[in-house]
Amino acid sequence: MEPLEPSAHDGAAWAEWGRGKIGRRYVDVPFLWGESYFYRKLLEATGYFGDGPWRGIDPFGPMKQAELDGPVVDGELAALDGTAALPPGERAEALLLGSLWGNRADLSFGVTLKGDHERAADLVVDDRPLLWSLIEAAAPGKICLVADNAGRELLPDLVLADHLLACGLAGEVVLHVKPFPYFVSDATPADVLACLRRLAAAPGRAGEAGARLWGAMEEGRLRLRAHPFACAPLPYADMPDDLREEFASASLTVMKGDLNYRRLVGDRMWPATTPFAAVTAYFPGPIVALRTLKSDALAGVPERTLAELDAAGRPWRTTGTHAMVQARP
Ligand SMILES: O=P(O)(O)OC[C@H]1O[C@](O)(CO)[C@@H](O)[C@@H]1O
Repeated sequence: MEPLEPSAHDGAAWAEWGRGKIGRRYVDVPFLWGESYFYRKLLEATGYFGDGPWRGIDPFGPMKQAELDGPVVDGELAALDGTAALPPGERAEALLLGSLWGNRADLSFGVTLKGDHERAADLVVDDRPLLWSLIEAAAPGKICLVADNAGRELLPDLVLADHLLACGLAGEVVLHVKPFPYFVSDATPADVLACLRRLAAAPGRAGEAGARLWGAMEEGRLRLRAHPFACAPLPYADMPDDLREEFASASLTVMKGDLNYRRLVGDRMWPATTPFAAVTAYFPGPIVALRTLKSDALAGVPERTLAELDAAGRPWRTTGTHAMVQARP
């Protein structure tokens, strides 16, 4: 792997992060570092940070937009109307599961509504009661929602944020996204705006949520952060002081997705029964991970669950068939 161009705005940071790694082969450096650097080099290759005409153009933008414009999203947003008839507790669970399984991005509110029980059965850790008790105890608190993918994951994340704000469970939601395109589909500020427009233009409950979210943004109750650390090749244990203070000031931080989970637990192959609380003890406040399983980094799985899953003889750690809601007060 070659160094960045000398003019790179973040050359000093990458020189530091890349000490002992630049010049080596991709397969010989830690996976998290290699993947992050790959996306940084890709943006260099497309001129994203350059002075030319491609400056600031998201190379994955057309794919993201096609997904957002597609009929699948129409169906998912329409399915939101079905949640209106549910009792409040069930509605909240449906929205939470929508956000969780949105990380797999091949399920929807509709599926969630039809199959709550099946979806819940695929949770290898289910700390939903603890999640709601943390939120209720601090209501109306400040919730940091660390987003993962744009489009079909970010839409249900935003709908969940709207629910928390509209029900008085959160006084403020701070949505953390990536400052620039990363891991193909990761959400950037531009993707948040695209999703808000998509929601606001939709009929029914989705449109109502979109209108409320624009209002919340105008009033500062929904805020956006795109911290450079979000695209750094580092685990959260190495987060800078300002980010640490931000998470410390939140009543709850919700981490979405597989990559955030890997960074949260140090991207290590822990024995899967290692307590989640021990692995995340450094994190400066209550935390919940909402993640479908796409990699081997795993902690806090009960012994019995682990034995049952392994005995079934099917791959479950990396295929996105299983998920977790994992909380630490
Ligand atoms: O979008 P998510 O849930 O963060 O998943 C990203 C995951 O996909 C991969 O890029 C490939 O599986 C992993 O390296 C990464 O953890």
